[in-house]
Amino acid sequence: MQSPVISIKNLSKTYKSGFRALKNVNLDIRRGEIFALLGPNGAGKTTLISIVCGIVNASEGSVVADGHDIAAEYRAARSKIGLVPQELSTDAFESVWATVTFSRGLFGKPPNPAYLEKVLRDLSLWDKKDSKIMALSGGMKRRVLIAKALSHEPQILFLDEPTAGVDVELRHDMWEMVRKLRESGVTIILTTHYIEEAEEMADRIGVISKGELILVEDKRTLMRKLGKKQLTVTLRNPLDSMPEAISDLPLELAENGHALVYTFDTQQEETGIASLLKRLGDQGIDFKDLHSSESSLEDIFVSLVRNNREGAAA
Ligand SMILES: Nc1ncnc2c1ncn2[C@@H]1O[C@H](COP(=O)(O)OP(=O)(O)OP(=O)(O)O)[C@@H](O)[C@H]1O
Repeated sequence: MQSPVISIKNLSKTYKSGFRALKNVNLDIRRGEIFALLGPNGAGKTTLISIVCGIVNASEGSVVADGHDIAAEYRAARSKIGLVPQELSTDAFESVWATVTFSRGLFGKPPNPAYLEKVLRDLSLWDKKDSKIMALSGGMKRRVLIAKALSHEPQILFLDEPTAGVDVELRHDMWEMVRKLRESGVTIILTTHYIEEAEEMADRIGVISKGELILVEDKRTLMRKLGKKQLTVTLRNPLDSMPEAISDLPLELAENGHALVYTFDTQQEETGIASLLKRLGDQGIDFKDLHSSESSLEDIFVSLVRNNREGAAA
């Protein structure tokens, strides 16, 4: 197997306040993947990204980016990484072109106007290249952040909440752009509150909760392993309560007694639906509709984080 593009070992961070924001995080990022880091507010996502990008120092542990230790060989490691932060802190009076040219220069890269033109064109920013940043819309400013992060041709791109507060159209444009970048060989690590975003984009998912990386899994495996399916049986005649004879089944009464919801595991070979329907028939419970649904990554995420909280409290 190829060596990881980023290797994080036994990483911990205690802030000066004494707060332990990261606890012994171990994570390898594979070359060319899209990795989504999910976690509730304050879980430690930004701290982790900031350490990998050399903005915050680790208290313990190490980070190696494309063969370079982020502490011992900061410049070499950092030049491999592009970071799209949550907010723009560029000089508002600069033009788009001046900003991206300057960003590239910061990494000691020789000028390459053709490359920067391609970046701006890919981000639909080319016709704004002479506009001042302050004259751009919020969505355009986001694109400038990405252009800046890509200006020095990084192999690894971090996107911290790339689509927070952007409209649906721009979100889809960004997803498209991230996919194109991956096709060109860039490894992408994104943090997001939009679980839909991770579900749509990621190859692998990491879940962080209270400074601990509680799970890292291939997205498809995760959804198969932890996903549940539900079958909603819409009844012809509503029920006041769950009949005793079927109370042993994983059933819940819903919609004011107009429906029964049956939950089953996607991993089990037998869904039990045939026997459910037979037992409903035996009880004279008629139904007029059946409809099944699958749990989303959101359901899985919520239950993982809830379990972690309860586990920590116990
Ligand atoms: N400089 C600091 N000093 C002390 N505590 C800090 C500092 N920076 C962050 N923290 C704390 O560390 C924890 C993790 O913060 P972090 O910003 O990494 O979380 P996050 O997962 O990115 O959250 P969000 O989704 O809200 O951005 C929070 O409880 C935060 O208050």
